[in-house]
Amino acid sequence: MATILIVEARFYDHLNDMLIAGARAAIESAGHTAEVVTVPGALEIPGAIALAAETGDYDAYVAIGVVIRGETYHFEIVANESARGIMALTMDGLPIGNGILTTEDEAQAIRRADPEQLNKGGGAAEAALAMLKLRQRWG
Ligand SMILES: Nc1c(NC[C@H](O)[C@H](O)[C@H](O)CO)[nH]c(=O)[nH]c1=O
Ligand SMILES: CC(=O)[C@@H](O)COP(=O)(O)O
Repeated sequence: MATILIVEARFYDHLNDMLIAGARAAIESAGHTAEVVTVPGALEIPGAIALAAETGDYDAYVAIGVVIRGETYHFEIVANESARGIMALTMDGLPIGNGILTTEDEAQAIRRADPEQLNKGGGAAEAALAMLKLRQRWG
């Protein structure tokens, strides 16, 4: 049994709750344990995963968040840099599923967050578990 840390950027409560429900269900239905830690925004997610990895307490990580386009270039910074940070950690060998939605509007985000619709939280958790399996095989 593995312990999976869900690192969520709590920017939109209702969307995060759906993403976490999907991620938790995927982790628990595979027989693993999920813990959740909350950070302010998506830009803090890679740093939080890096800090958590230093503890040695977790086997894999799921990044959860929602970035909805606003009026300025800030959207690109948050969307691209959070993904870049997660990719850098992935290339260091950490098993991470990226469930940070980057959408044009709230309707797109709802469809993707809802476990009964596109269930991107569940998909990110499954990706983390798949990478954990590879790490256990080759790591
Ligand atoms: N606009 C969104 C943010 N912005 C906040 C940043 O992620 C960060 O917390 C801040 O710049 C302080 O370092 N975060 C999201 O998760 N979603 C957004 O839509
Ligand atoms: C991530 C964003 O684009 C948003 O939260 C910021 O909005 P704005 O560009 O209108 O300041």
